[in-house]
Amino acid sequence: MTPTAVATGARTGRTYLEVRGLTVTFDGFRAVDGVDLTLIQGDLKFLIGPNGAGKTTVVDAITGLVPATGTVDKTGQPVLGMKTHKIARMGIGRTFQTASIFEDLTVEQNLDIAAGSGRGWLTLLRRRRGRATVVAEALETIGLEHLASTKAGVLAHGQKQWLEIGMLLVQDSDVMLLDEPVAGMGAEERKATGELLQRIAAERTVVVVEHDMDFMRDFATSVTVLAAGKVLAEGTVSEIQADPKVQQVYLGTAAATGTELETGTELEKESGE
Ligand SMILES: Nc1ncnc2c1ncn2[C@@H]1O[C@H](COP(=O)(O)OP(=O)(O)OP(=O)(O)O)[C@@H](O)[C@H]1O
Repeated sequence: MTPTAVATGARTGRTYLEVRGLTVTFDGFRAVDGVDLTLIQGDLKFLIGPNGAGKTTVVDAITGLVPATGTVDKTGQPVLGMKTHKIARMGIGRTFQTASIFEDLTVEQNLDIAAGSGRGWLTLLRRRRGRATVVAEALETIGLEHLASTKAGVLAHGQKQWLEIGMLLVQDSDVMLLDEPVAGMGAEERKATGELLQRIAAERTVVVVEHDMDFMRDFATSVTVLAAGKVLAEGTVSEIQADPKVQQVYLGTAAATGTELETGTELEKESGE
């Protein structure tokens, strides 16, 4: 999205995350190379790109897990250079490819702990009643009310991902960066996850890192394509699918790895080439 989108976000009081010139270097190798991204509340943004494009590293850099240069502002507040826990407290939350939940605790206990994370005991005590409400609301949003007393370890794969999203909700994350949330899910779980993300994105800024092109087509409102650490293309799903540069990079990857051919072919086919 453009600076106009940021201006719109600022004018309407919507949350936004503005990333400019983001660069991450590992031993001289630029894994992320001058990336500009504008993420605005209400947009369900998908970040796609071939293996090694730098998608996860962008998320790591925004959340303070790897050092980076450039700027990241959340609704005008500088983010880059802050410690991970401070970034989380600013309302920027992320999930990982493997769900990081406490398997021996119940669904509700997981949410309860997440609701209190990073806060002193006195604050916790004061917030105790409010916390019960946010946990109840999150349970409803993620559709796990009926499993509140179930140990998280026995949840289905998709339900664990939903619990992790719920943990971000109770932490009051209004910017959510989700790393491959539907990896390993069946069709029904994927659909339920997409609908959950649509509900969440209406009020928050949501970025989904994905390889699943069907999922992207069904749910993305905007797409940014990364390749070799740079933004290759940005636009709606149909604009991205019609972009020859995007087709090229996916077909190139297919030739190299044999894993993305289906994706590349689908992109090409759907754009009418
Ligand atoms: N800690 C690290 N040290 C050195 N190189 C790294 C490190 N983390 C990532 N890289 C490299 O940076 C590049 C980008 O990796 P990244 O995981 O961000 O890509 P990605 O687009 O998320 O890929 P995938 O879709 O396969 O998860 C890759 O070449 C990767 O090998």
